[in-house]
Amino acid sequence: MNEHQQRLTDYLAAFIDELSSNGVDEAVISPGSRSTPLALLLTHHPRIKTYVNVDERSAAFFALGIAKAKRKPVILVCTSGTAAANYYPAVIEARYAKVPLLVLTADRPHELREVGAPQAIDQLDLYGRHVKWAVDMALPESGQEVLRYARSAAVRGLGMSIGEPHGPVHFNFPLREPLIPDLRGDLFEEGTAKRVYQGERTLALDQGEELEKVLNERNRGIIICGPGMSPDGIQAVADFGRAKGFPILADPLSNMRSGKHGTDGIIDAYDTFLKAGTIGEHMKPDLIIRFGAMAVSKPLMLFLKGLEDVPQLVITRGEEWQDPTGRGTHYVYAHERHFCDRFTREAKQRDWIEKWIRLNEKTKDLMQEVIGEWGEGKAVKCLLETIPEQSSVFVSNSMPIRDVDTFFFSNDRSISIHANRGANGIDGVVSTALGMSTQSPSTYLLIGDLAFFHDMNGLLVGRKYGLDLTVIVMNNNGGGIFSYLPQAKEGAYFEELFGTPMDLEFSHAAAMYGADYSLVKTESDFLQALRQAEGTKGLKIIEVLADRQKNVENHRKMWEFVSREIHGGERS
Ligand SMILES: Cc1ncc(C[n+]2csc(CCOP(=O)(O)OP(=O)(O)O)c2C)c(N)n1
Ligand SMILES: C=C(O[C@H]1C=C[C@H](C(=O)CCC(=O)O)[C@@H](C(=O)O)[C@@H]1O)C(=O)O
Ligand SMILES: [Mg+2]
Repeated sequence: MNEHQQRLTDYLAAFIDELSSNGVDEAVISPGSRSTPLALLLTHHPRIKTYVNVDERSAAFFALGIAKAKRKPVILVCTSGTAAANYYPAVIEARYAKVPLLVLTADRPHELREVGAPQAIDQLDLYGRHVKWAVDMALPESGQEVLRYARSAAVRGLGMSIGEPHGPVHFNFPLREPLIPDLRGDLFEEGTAKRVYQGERTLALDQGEELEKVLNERNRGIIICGPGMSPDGIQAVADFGRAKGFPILADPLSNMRSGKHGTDGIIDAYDTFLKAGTIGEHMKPDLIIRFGAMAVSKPLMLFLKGLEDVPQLVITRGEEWQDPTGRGTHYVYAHERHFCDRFTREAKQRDWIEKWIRLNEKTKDLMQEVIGEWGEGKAVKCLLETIPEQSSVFVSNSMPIRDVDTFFFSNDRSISIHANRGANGIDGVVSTALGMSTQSPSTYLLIGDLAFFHDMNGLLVGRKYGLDLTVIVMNNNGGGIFSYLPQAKEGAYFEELFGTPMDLEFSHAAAMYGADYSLVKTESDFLQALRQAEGTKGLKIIEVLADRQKNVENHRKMWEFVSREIHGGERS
């Protein structure tokens, strides 16, 4: 091994060893020359599982899906140039959805920067403020000082990535040819690594008095659990709500609508009863306690916006600012569990929470009466009632996540719901779901036709690694969500600019990627296809034909019926 090769190998092996010694054990690599030493050393590492994905945009969303499911950082490696730029959408999603990612971009050495060299772009701070930290690594050098630097940079970036809020960090690696490392010998010295530990924010003892006062003086509180609850915070918040006698309005992505934490007091039909305008003055809360990001439901956000004079406690585990309504009055940076442990008090009455439970149950009864007609809503309801225990459901943005919000009712079956709600993109959804499927025994993807089209080539990694994923494509031939928005009135331009029908049928895509395929037009077809998919390994695509206009009518009929029946009956 010559001196250059020795330097290159020792330096990068130390960096990688530091990450693996701190528990990083998966990497997604896209092919390139400049990234060769990183790719070879990661693949050679005995304790790091590597995937290869040709398309960097898909690779980054795939890594995002793995990291989202594991709640641990995943390494991304690509070569220089637009390869690194293709990571951008997933890096943005990781930033705003608080998912830890370690982005390693290979780069040209300094003498080849800004001089017209091939495949050399400006990669310094390439992702701007969308990463928590970025570093342009030193060129590989020998000597203990430099190896210590490589290890320190690795553990520093890892620490930033797993600090609350979790997020992506960027390591840019200028590398000089020749790029082949020497893989002989024992390269990874487990145990010499530094260690990084992240704790949980608690409340300082002297910070609780005013919160104590706000909480204990009020007995008509509501709790809102948004996306991004910590798994071990769910039980604490469920117990806190029941003890306080406060209803919990649980967004589907809080994962409080399903599980063994107990569904008593979980309110899951608020999007419908708020849309139907059924909340009377006597249901006005005197306190709002909000955990995590803002919920999907726009009617809920508008409801909160209207509660201008009500104290609103916003609890997040890190310093992210989660207050799009601007109505927050107290911001608490603490783990959900510490907040609940500190402020749980037994309520003396339950009539307040009973009012919310009654309205919720009545709304769901009324919804059952009108949801009978086959369409997107019924399909979502069938799916979520049929899939096996412990299933993970990845839901695309646009109407799929809103239909899950409307029709996924609380249960004790431990169905987990996931989505890319950091930036609400319809890109990379297939790849993210496939990344999640590597961590779950039973994974489903509910996606619209435009979003499926947008990331169809993400299916390749599913075929390549024999991943198990059932994709339900709700094909309403365009962007269904726009039919619910004011744009729907722009008749002359609507289909061209917003409906954007593609007239695609996805059986050919299924064949290209070796997926099982079924085309579904009725409820019995759908149930049959789900049963068949449950017993089949690999990629399954169930294409459900739907009608955008009919779906709007179904939803409108339901809202009008609920409103009439509740307004017409006693005010809840
Ligand atoms: C990358 C990206 N491009 C565009 C949008 C804007 N957008 C939001 S929803 C939507 C239509 C989605 O259509 P589809 O996936 O078929 O879902 P549907 O509403 O029909 O259920 C679009 C274009 C976006 N959110 N992300
Ligand atoms: C399509 C885009 O985003 C819009 C999608 C839905 C939002 C909405 O109002 C849905 C209705 C509801 O949930 O009740 C709309 C909004 O928040 O106002 C979003 O802008 C887009 O491309 O921006
Ligand atoms: Mg659609």
